[in-house]
Amino acid sequence: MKTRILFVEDEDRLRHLLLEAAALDQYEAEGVATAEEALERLGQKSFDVLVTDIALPGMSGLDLLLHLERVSPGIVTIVMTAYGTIDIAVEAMKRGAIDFITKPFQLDTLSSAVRVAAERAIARKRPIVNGNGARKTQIITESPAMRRVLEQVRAIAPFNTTVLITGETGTGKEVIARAIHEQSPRRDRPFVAMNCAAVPEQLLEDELFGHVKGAFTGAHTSREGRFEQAQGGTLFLDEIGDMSLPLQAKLLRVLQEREFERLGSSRTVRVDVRIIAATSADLEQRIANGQFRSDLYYRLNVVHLKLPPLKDRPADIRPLAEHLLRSFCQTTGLPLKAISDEAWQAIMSYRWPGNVRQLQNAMERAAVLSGERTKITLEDLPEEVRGGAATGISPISASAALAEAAIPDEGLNFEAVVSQVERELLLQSLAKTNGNKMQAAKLLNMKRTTFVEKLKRLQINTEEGT
Ligand SMILES: Nc1ncnc2c1ncn2[C@@H]1O[C@H](COP(=O)(O)OP(=O)(O)OP(=O)(O)O)[C@@H](O)[C@H]1O
Repeated sequence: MKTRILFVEDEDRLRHLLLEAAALDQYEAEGVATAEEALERLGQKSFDVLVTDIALPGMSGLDLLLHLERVSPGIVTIVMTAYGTIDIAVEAMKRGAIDFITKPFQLDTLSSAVRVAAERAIARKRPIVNGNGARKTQIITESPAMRRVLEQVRAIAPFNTTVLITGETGTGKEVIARAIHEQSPRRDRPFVAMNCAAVPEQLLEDELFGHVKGAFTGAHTSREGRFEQAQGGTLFLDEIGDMSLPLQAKLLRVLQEREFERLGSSRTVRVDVRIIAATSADLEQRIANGQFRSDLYYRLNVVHLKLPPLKDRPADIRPLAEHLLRSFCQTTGLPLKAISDEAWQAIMSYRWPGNVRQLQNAMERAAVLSGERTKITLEDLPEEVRGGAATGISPISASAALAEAAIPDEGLNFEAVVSQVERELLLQSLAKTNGNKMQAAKLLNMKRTTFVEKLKRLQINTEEGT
């Protein structure tokens, strides 16, 4: 069956172009101009892949992501935006998007991203082998920091203790949660995952606790929530920092008393569920701001596993890249591939703000772009990753050089470091001002014309006209 794609893009010309490109690639594609129309269409028909713009006339593309878990579970999402800012990309990934394309883009870039998404959609439809089945969660690591985490996992898995896992988006929190479940006596019972940031707040309570018939308008039947689905097993609550205060109170009660009521019901349900919570937010900061209950924090924080960002465990980058590339080629029937020295240099010096998930995506995209070739070259890597090899200096070393005002013994490439810092400042000010060049220039005490010239020189793509 053909892969079904829905494009959400308000600009008519681009939408038609996307549809034509998808037809050429033999996909079955439809296009709509707003997020509202997309939700309506997703309710009527099932799609495998959603490609959405972020800036849309009504509901934004980022908010559209919040409805997908309910309306179209399992759909694989790519977002497009005019500004390649890290903040938006990270937020989109937090809400479940697998990839991020910066406008303007070559149709080739889109085409390879869509192909990766289509492969992912097919993989998601394969039955998951649970618990002690044949396919165990594989954790690839060679770094001392992650090895220590794995030792902790082994030590705590057999007990029912609540676990808190913290780490940036894409660092592998869910993988670790699955590993705990698989090494625990609950391994033959369900592992249920819920991303609390991927559902609108008012629906999250229903998702977690379920409801009885007539609990609210539209509740035609009773429905069990994730707590009941996980009975006897493990419930993984991702992005717990985004939960509202009233829901936090309800969660605290389940943790303390192991019981709750479904929405609209007075009957108490008792559950035996191990809770593993995860967050990429700074919970202590949230407590200080009054956004997170400290009593809940202490309840969750019985065992705390901290996953370092990928850039802080460079020993993991190579084995992970090789593993992710190999497994993608194997499942899609592409030839196995090696990575050129130049490409390695770029991969090792990039800072991977989207961590392992971003690395996985870059590897899958490179596998698709390189087609039947058996070597991944620098050109097959995403533009932002290629930067490291071109200048021979990474953003990390650029900011480190500045922060410590130190020049390494082997010296540095002055022009490259300065350009890198300039680039970061320009992108940051664009992000801060939602892409308004006039305001962004002002933030940097610069004339608009100078700002635009610098954008051009550093090849930063932005939308015209602001
Ligand atoms: N050590 C690892 N070995 C193999 N695969 C990994 C490892 N760490 C992460 N991955 C892969 O990277 C991707 C992202 O991992 P995961 O979903 O666990 O991250 P996360 O921290 O839960 O992200 P988020 O906070 O955004 O939900 C997954 O596809 C996962 O399989």
